[in-house]
Amino acid sequence: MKTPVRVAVTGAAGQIGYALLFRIASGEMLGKDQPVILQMLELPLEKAQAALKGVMMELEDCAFPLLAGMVGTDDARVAFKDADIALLVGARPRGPGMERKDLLLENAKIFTEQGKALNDVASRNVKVLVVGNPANTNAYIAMKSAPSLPAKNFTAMLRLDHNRALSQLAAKAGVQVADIDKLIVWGNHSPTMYPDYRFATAGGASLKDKINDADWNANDFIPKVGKRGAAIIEARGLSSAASAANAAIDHVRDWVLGSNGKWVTMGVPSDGTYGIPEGVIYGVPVTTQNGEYTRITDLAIDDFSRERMDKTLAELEEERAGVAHLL
Ligand SMILES: NC(=O)c1ccc[n+]([C@@H]2O[C@H](COP(=O)([O-])OP(=O)(O)OC[C@H]3O[C@@H](n4cnc5c(N)ncnc54)[C@H](O)[C@@H]3O)[C@@H](O)[C@H]2O)c1
Ligand SMILES: O=C(O)C[C@H](O)C(=O)O
Repeated sequence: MKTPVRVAVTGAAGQIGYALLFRIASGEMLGKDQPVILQMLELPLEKAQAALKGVMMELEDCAFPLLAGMVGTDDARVAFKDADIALLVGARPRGPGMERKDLLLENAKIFTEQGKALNDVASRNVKVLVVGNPANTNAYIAMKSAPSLPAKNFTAMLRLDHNRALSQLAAKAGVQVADIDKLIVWGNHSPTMYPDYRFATAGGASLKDKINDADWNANDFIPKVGKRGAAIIEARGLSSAASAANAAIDHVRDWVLGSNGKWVTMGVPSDGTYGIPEGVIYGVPVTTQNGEYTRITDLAIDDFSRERMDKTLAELEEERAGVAHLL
């Protein structure tokens, strides 16, 4: 039997938490031979703690053979103690009359504190995935608040955008999602993101050549992927949850177990490549192996792409400037 992996999940009693925890406990994220200990964080509010208790009762009732232990708490230092993986899902949603800036500042407080707690008590190799919005900037704040941990281990979720783009592309080209490789979503998890299919292939053949439709790319594909989150909210009255949880599982599974040579998109601190300033958490193409990600470098960036990559970067820089005084 392998040593259990400690997985911390914040916002555990929320929508995404409910779609995520059971799949982690059943081995879908780390493998069917890997026991896990779930360390779940919720707000110190009676309602949130009661809901968390209910989720833990249900986890217990599943009798998952791989679930080696559970902790439910309102204290980040308990939830992150020795954590090998931390999924930061809980965040303050935008309320009536709140400006984007207010949301950024409210969440900055949460992610500063959680970054510090990770810094103090988590495994020195903890892999962090930030899902809570604004995901890229929250990941940046947590990274900056955890100077003793490797900066490269702080990532933001763009996998949902990557998966959304895969399905749109497969439908347009009449190919199977599983056959597509070399797709990218650059930048921020926001409508400014840039889904880039210029290098994408299916069965080795170029999808750009097959589709050959610049108008579809600019006026259908790119905006549809960028605005998909809003379309789900419009349709469901709630933001995406099952697909978000699924993307979180994909992101961590590939990071830990490898992508087998396939390109996947991760929001990672920039190392300066592609003119993205160092430290900005930006969606880039990577492959993963042995628990590490490696950027795909030296891709040609044409004018159309440069303009879009700069636009999403400008938004990230603006968000970063908005929280700079707190870091
Ligand atoms: N990156 C992505 O692709 C993506 C996709 C979907 C949703 N999201 C974001 O994920 C977040 C969670 O979404 P949801 O639908 O689960 O929301 P939700 O409101 O259903 O659940 C969030 C939970 O987090 C808890 N919480 C809030 N602040 C917390 C804190 N400081 N510590 C611990 N727990 C805290 C709340 O009590 C709540 O139970 C939102 O910010 C949402 O916008 C991101
Ligand atoms: O778009 C949102 O606000 C929710 C989430 O980030 C999503 O992409 O589904």
